[in-house]
This record gives sequence, C-alpha cells and structure tokens, in this order.
Amino acid sequence: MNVLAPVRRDRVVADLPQCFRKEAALHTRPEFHSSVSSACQEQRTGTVGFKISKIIVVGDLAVGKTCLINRFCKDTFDKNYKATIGVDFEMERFEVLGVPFSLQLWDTAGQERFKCIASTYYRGAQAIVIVFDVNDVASLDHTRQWLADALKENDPSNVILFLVGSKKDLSTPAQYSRMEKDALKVAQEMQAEFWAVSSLTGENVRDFFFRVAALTFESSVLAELERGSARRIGDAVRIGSTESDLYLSAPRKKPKCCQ
Ligand SMILES: Nc1nc2c(ncn2[C@@H]2O[C@H](COP(=O)(O)OP(=O)(O)OP(=O)(O)O)[C@@H](O)[C@H]2O)c(=O)[nH]1
Ligand SMILES: [Mg+2]
Repeated sequence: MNVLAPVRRDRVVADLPQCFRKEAALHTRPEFHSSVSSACQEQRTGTVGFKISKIIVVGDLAVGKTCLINRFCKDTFDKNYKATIGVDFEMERFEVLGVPFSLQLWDTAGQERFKCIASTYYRGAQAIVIVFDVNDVASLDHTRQWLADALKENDPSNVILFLVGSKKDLSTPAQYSRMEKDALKVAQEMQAEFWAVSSLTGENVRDFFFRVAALTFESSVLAELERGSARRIGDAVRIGSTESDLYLSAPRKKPKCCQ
C-alpha cells in the first residue's frame, strides 16, 4: 500500500456522519466537536494524522464479519461461507476534516477453535465492533461475552463500541423491528452505538464505516488535545460539561455485562 497516494475521493469525511438510532448512539451531536474542528483547521491534531487506528471486529461464527469488511473495502460479496482462520486485516485510508486518517480493520474468527489465536490480536483497539446476525437471537445474546473478552485486552474507558446487526436483508420488517428492540437494549447496556446492515445489498455499510472512522478520529483528536492541554498550564482545552458524549464524560463504567 502506498501511504503517500492521495486518499480516494469517496473516503473523504467532511461532515460528521449521523448515527443510525439516536436511542443507542455514542453521541447525537450534528457536527464534530468544535474543539476538534478548530484543531483540524489550525492543523493542531498532534500525531493523529500519522497514526493507524486499530478496529477489531468480533462476533459468533458466520454472522457476517468478513462479508461486512469485504463489502466496504472491496465492494464484493461472497455467498459461500469461508471461515476466517485466526485473523485477517484490511487497511482503509480516509481523510477526515482534511486530516489523513487510517483504519486497520481486524477481522477475527468466530469459530471456537480459532478464538485463542484471534484473541491475541485484541489488544490496543480504538474501537470494538461486535457483530450479530439479526435473524439469530443467540448471536445477539453472545455479544456480551464477545465484548467481555475484547475488553479484557483493552482499557474500557478508551475504546468506543459498536453493536452491529448483520444480514438485515434476510428479515421481514416485522421480524426486524422485534429484534431491533432487543438489540437497542443490549447496545444501551454496553454503551455501544447500534447499527443494522446488509452486506448483500450494501444497506448502511458505507454509512456505518464512515461513522466508525469519524468517531474514532474525533476521540483520537480529543485525546491528543487533552494530553496537550495537560502540558500547557493555563491553556487547557475545555470539553463542555454539558455535552452528552459517552466517551467525553467520566471514564466508561464497566458495562453491566462484564461485571
Ligand atoms: N443474505 C446475507 N448473507 C450474508 C450477509 N453477510 C454474510 N452473509 C453470509 O453469511 C455467511 C457467513 O459470512 P462470513 O462473513 O464469512 O461470516 P464470519 O462472521 O466472517 O464467519 P467466521 O469467519 O467463521 O467468524 C456467508 O455464507 C455469507 O455469504 C448478508 O448481509 N446477507
Ligand atoms: Mg470471517
């Protein structure tokens, strides 16, 4: 991969992509945090533009993790199941508010026998994407365990979480809306942002990854600003106390499911 090549035009994030459901969103602000926008304008984003952010994708076997990544990164869909053995990864380059930003998407195996290999790659994630199949309620139940395992290797106050329901094309609107109620509850309990997608049709796939890129970028810049402000006495970057951001407020409590 040539890191110096310009970012593809369809990977440019100029405005904050919106959440899927406001009931389970990391935040519902219509725009990037103002201190992030001004830091980008003034090119005060520290090392963010040079770093690669790690995103891990976990969940039961055959829920569609690989297909989700392939739909976004390669715009392909394979109807034949080929289990991921251990892990795989894809790199995606974005430009967010004019700053280069790369996501390394780690696609992990859901099969039990590969889990111990996959879990050695969990460490150092900026975001955890937990995938379940919207047509398989057991896979939704298992998301709590997937999260608990991923959080053992990561600092819960420093990662952002997404709960993604896959294979939306296979459910009827009635089945989907019944499942969505349960999924929203799980997402709220985990303090995760909920999305429902179809890798077969592509529904919501691009919007989802743009949201992941934007929120991961935003939290990285805020973390840089906080670190910078700690060094510059009297020049602290204030993060508004009235904001409802989950990842800007007090450190995330351990989700109930992991206690
Ligand atoms: N109809 C439909 N089928 C899907 C969708 N996403 C994945 N599938 C199918 O589900 C099966 C499993 O998909 P994968 O992406 O390989 O599942 P995985 O989660 O990566 O599985 P592991 O690697 O074993 O953990 C394949 O047969 C896919 O074609 C979708 O959005 N719609
Ligand atoms: Mg796979």
